[in-house]
Amino acid sequence: MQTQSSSKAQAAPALWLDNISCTFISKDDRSQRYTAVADTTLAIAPGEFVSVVGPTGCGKSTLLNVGAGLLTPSTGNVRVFGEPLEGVNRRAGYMFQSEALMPWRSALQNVIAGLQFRGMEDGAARQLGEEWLARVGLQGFGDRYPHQMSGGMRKRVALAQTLILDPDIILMDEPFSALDIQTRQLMENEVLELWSAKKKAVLFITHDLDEAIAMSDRVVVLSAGPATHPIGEFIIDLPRPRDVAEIRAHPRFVELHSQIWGVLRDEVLKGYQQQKKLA
Ligand SMILES: Nc1ncnc2c1ncn2[C@@H]1O[C@H](COP(=O)(O)OP(=O)(O)OP(=O)(O)O)[C@@H](O)[C@H]1O
Repeated sequence: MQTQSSSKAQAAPALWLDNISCTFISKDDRSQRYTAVADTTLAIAPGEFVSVVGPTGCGKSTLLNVGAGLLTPSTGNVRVFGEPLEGVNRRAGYMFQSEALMPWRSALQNVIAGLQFRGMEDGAARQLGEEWLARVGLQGFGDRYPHQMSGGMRKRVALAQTLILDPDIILMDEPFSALDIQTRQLMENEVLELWSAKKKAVLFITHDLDEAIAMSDRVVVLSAGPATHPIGEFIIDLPRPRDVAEIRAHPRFVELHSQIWGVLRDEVLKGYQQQKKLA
């Protein structure tokens, strides 16, 4: 595995996936097993922004679900700030690729749903909700329902909905892949700005290498499946604050892109061949 060393002093990782393997049993034929992830160790330090890239279908979401406590690994351990994870990861907030908004709730009601679930008094929740709507550029849009908003606006609501709970770990699974490139870059910059203010640990799943490099402190490359595992790890030593569009022209970005793509390319081709066989 290609690795660059980091001089960062190591406290207990915010999230530590320790030697994780995930084997699924086929619903149709219970004798058939598929090992999606094998022997994968991944530690994310408090405040660190880590992206995981890999070919389509390799096991990225599986790993994220393990970190979220939504999927119990077949073998291996998960630790959250040094403590073994049992059940759902309550120190983590999630943002997934698919829409997670409740269509019957307004933007504000969606943003404050988690606060209400935690029992916060309505007036305080609404006030915090309005603050978060303003923070994600949606001041005055609190009464709109999801069907009355653009895809980018809905993503902003989802972002506020996640961050309002002030999670110590943020798990994002290709959150902006459905957006057009301009909206996507605006959202990426917004996420970076919000992240730099609070410096929470982020696990960001993407198959877009440019996005991974532009946003992260570290990029981990996964092999094609089955038995996906990390095959490369790169420290992204680009200056911050970053503008995700401008940083792409930085000579170091170009250099890192070429190094990482050198590792990822063969896996993408393997993943593509497998998808063709399955089609
Ligand atoms: N619950 C499950 N039961 C059976 N197989 C599963 C299950 N969840 C995932 N898999 C399989 O595990 C592999 C990895 O899936 P996963 O969704 O983690 O990949 P991914 O890298 O996130 O994919 P993509 O890039 O397309 O989002 C796939 O082959 C998938 O079909």
